[in-house]
Amino acid sequence: APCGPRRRNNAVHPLWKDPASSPGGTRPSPINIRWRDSVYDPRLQPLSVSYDAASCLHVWNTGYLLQVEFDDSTDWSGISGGPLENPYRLKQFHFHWGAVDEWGSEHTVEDHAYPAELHLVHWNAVKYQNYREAATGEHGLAVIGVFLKDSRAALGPFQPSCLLPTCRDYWTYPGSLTTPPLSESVTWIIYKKPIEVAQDQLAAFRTLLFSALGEKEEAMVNNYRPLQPLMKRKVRSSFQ
Ligand SMILES: NS(=O)(=O)NCC1=CS(=O)(=O)c2ccccc21
Ligand SMILES: [Zn+2]
Repeated sequence: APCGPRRRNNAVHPLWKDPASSPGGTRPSPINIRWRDSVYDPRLQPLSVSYDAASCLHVWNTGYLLQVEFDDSTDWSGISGGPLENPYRLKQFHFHWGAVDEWGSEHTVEDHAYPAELHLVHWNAVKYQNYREAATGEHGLAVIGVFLKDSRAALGPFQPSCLLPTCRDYWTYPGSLTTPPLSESVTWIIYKKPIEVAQDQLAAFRTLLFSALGEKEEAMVNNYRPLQPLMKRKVRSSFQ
């Protein structure tokens, strides 16, 4: 076996090998979160999260992610408070994961990658009429990032609220989508503590396919964007 940790970079999806996939943005995501780049902001409120499983529509394979869609025609499921100036409605959640437990998350903490990362995507229903408009508008989206780590315990059913860690400490920073259109419209809210998922849950993600029916089978793994530079940004923490 090669000496030292197996690097995650050589596992990156072809989507990210194309130079067009790194447009000259000023606030790209994901980033490596480092204690020394972040500052505690006592003005940050707790994030208020209220999800109603009844607004869950369907689960599907987008060809790059496993995604769960929600009915965002009402404000049944959404978030407010924290760094947000308006309430945001839940539109979908999805996961990013690796081929092995050593990597898979999009964000890293002090260069540590988790096996997977959950993203709950919300849009600003006060400022915008719909999700599509919000996705490319200023203060359009708020994405909650939750790290997944391997353990004996199994993930609860896909009720979004049980997908959040009990400890609600988070980091927040201005960033972008990590999938095309890579819009720089996202307020990222990353929980400090991971949730625990059973090994067979991670294994189940890795049985999904990038390839369509009739195509040569290609396992859906390593569907994460490589780390991007912090540039001139500050990461704020809700905790000391
Ligand atoms: N990882 S991420 O959360 O930055 N982006 C996921 C995503 C996949 S998408 O193309 O459905 C889409 C449309 C609009 C907003 C987000 C997305
Ligand atoms: Zn994502």
